[in-house]
Amino acid sequence: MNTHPGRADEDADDLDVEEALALVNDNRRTATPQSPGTSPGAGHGDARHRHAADWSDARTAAELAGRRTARRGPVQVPVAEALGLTLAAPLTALTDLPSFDTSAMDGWAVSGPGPWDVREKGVLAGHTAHAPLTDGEAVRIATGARIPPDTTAVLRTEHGRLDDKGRLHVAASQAQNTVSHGQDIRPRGQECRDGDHLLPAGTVVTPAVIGLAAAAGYDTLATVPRPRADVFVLGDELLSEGLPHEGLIRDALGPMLPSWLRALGAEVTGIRRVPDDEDALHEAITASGAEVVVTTGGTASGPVDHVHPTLRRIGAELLVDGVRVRPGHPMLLARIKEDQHLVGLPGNPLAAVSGLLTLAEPLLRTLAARPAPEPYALPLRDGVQGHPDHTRLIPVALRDDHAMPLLYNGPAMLRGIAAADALAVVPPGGARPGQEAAMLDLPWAAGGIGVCFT
Ligand SMILES: Nc1nc2c(c(=O)[nH]1)N[C@H]1C(S)=C(S)[C@@H](COP(=O)(O)OP(=O)(O)OC[C@H]3O[C@@H](n4cnc5c(N)ncnc54)[C@H](O)[C@@H]3O)O[C@H]1N2
Ligand code: MOO
Repeated sequence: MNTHPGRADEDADDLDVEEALALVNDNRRTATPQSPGTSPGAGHGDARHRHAADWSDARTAAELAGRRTARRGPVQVPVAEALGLTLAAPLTALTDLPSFDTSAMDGWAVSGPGPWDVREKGVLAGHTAHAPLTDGEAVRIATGARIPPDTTAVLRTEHGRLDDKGRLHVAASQAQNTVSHGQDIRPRGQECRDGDHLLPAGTVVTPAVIGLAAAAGYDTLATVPRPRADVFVLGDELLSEGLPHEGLIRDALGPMLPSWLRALGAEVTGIRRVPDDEDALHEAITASGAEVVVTTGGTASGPVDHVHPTLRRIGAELLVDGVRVRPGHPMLLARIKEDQHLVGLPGNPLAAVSGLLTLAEPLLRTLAARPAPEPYALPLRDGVQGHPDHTRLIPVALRDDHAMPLLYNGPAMLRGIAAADALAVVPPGGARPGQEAAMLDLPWAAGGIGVCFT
């Protein structure tokens, strides 16, 4: 789990603007200054986003967009390579499991009541059938070995004793001094019969599903292909390496988005920087064959914000044009073609994460035919200041059935989210300490095993 970034409000009077911004969520400061980026009604975007969608409506629109897109047909993938994919067909047992009666323990296969004469040659796992046992006979057997016909039970090594003539007895330590019929035998078909339904279509392939499929006889699995995503990172001010200098800053989204998109079910087919130039963006988008084009930056109305004009130029249909959510309100979703959508993420890094979870997650989830995560809510340990009519998404760490709002949650900051397990959905108006808030899990936290990163 993660650590809660230290509270940094002791010297509140000395805070500079960025620090104040970082602390807007700290309920212990009653007179927290509002930052221009997060203050209620910070309106520079509001006029243009008059038709901004409600946050949950935006998610529904993205989900519907994915559902209405014709899916590519299933692909057969080697079992061991199917991690994170969705089963396109139910997993049906191709064999009985176990497929023969097996010993559950190392010991002796015995027939009838003891004592038993012990056959010389033992039975190991992976070997073919042995001759039937006769009543009063026993044979050494290994866990998982096929039991000889007419075996009535398996006597575990630690429950048996050989006398000086080599005859096998139930050890005195055993309560009944006997073995019960069928003991420590796993009968054929105990787990499933050939043709039994094991898992439904739509199951996400986890390591355990891979194991079950292999045990049940599968070499390949029919899976829903991952939706392909191309990422175009806009911004002439971005550096790919080294330290920020002379107004240039490091590109945080280019390195972050591919693994995050994979975690959401996509196959990232390309990621590249595109200059702040309308023709360059137009060319990049029209050349993409991916089902999902993700752009970062250029969503607002600055002099080099080319996403809207480019979408107009290619005749794309805006499905969501701005969302009443902070951070990230200029995010957008457009349909370029029948089977191609564009998610426009704002350039501010946490605003981009907000767009990722608001629009890209439901779109990719439905395209990948993944099930929707179970909704859940947790009480917030601290109150969160709200926006009057926008939802806020706040990075939180999950601790002891509470969600702790993290600091450094300004739109340009990743410090809070990097320590977070989830984003809390804070309704317009804010939340009191102890109030329940819906949680959006980050794909690698809680239930999100490494499946996400395949
Ligand atoms: N007149 C308006 N100005 C702004 C509005 C608005 O509605 N009207 N919205 C503000 C909000 S809110 C956000 S968020 C940003 C969104 O801007 P864009 O999507 O157009 O993004 P840019 O202007 O290109 O960049 C914003 C900010 O983020 C930095 N950035 C961009 N890409 C990256 C990256 N890959 N890695 C790290 N940082 C990145 C960029 O340098 C800017 O500082 O607009 C507000 N303004
Ligand atoms: O400030 Mo903006 O809401 O998208 O990050």
